[in-house]
Amino acid sequence: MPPRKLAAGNWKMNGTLASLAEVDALTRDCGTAGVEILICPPATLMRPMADCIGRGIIAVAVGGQDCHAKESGAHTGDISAEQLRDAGASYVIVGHSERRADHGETDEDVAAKAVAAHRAGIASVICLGETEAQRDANETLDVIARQLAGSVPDCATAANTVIAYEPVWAIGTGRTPTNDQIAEVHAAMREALVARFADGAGFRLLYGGSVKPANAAEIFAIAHVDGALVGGASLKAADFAPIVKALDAA
Ligand SMILES: O=C(CO)COP(=O)(O)O
Repeated sequence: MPPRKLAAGNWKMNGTLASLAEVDALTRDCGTAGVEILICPPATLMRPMADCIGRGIIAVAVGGQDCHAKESGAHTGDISAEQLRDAGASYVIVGHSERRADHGETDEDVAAKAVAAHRAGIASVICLGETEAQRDANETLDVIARQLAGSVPDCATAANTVIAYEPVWAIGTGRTPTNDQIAEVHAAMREALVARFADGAGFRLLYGGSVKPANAAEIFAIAHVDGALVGGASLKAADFAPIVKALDAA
């Protein structure tokens, strides 16, 4: 089993070969034990990043940002989980709200992608989160319960699945839920996982949405927060390294 704590960076559609210097700087700055670091670059950077990390002094996992449910075939522009693994990935993010919104992905689609990841032997990071309208309507816990039931496949285990709670309204906005709101959702996710899976207590639960060096420590102090899925602040080592260190200290 990898360390329980996981600091994951989602680079989204950002980064070129020159950005690998940030990964190099991160590995030099974060010689910490006890925290697993994952970076999910755009597909174009996966193999060069995996090679660059292989020469580094600490282990950093590389992940994809999405995969197709099928292993191969006539699906122009898509990438299979097997291809991600071949390019050096050991994780893949599925069900990110940007993909749910931009590509109309349903819970059923997300579950199929998670199954594909597990078929390929890589772990899935399954994203859940309410919109601002749903939070305002007091529907957050219902939405999370529904997404968790629908997006997490029956073959999920603590070893092959990470769950990320990312409120849509907190992504890239600089706004975050209160600590109590994060605690409430993470406790509900844990309860649902324990009720459904024999090893539900072991699934790692990440918080994502405007995590920065300034708020990382207080978020990591919340019960059932095992790490973060970081967007903007994962692009620069100067921002991501303090978040990794805050998680290590938590
Ligand atoms: O969407 C996110 C990570 O997947 C969060 O993005 P930000 O950290 O930029 O808010």
